[in-house]
Amino acid sequence: MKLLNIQKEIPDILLDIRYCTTYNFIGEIIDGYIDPVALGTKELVKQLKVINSKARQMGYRLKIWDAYRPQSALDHFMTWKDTEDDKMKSIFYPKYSKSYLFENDFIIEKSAHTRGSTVDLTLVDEKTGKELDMGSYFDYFGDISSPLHKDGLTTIQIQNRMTLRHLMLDNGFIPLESEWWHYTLKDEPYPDTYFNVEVKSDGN
Ligand SMILES: C[C@@H](N)C(=O)N[C@H](C)C(=O)O
Ligand SMILES: [Zn+2]
Repeated sequence: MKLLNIQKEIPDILLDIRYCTTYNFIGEIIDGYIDPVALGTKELVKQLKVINSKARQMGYRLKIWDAYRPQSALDHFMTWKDTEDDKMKSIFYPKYSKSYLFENDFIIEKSAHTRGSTVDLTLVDEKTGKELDMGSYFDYFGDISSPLHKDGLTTIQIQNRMTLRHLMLDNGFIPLESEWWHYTLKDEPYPDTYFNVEVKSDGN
């Protein structure tokens, strides 16, 4: 088995696997997501364990929105591109046309997620149980989601993004410059492999 169930390995991690629900930018359960779980390589899990324990010491919990993503999911995104459907536009991409998302690499055909060592995540305050305010939300496609964006954000929102960024970058991850929630393991074990197994609770 190359892909482990992350929550089985790190039980205090929280999940909200949006692509296994209809609350995502397409508004449908995405192909390849059978169970609402996060899968990843053992190397990803190892580093997330380190980050989880540092986050817990700081009073936070990690919450994952997506990790390994099958190629069939990316193919679903590409099929959606050529349809007229934009029912989730007002929530996830109010400022852009659907075609702009693809032309500007907010959505791509070959994603690091498919290699099993990339994760979309945020921090939750363990006292309140609430996500830290990052100034934009998962899969809000726009400039404001760029991790180093400052215009229109409060000092607290900028600080919260930096807390997550430092936790990830200081512990073996590299960022994506369009999404504050997206990090890829620097020394990923399968840099050229795009997996296409399903997301299921027993791993794959
Ligand atoms: C679709 C969006 N959440 C995303 O993950 N975009 C990046 C570019 C990716 O697919 O790797
Ligand atoms: Zn991502």
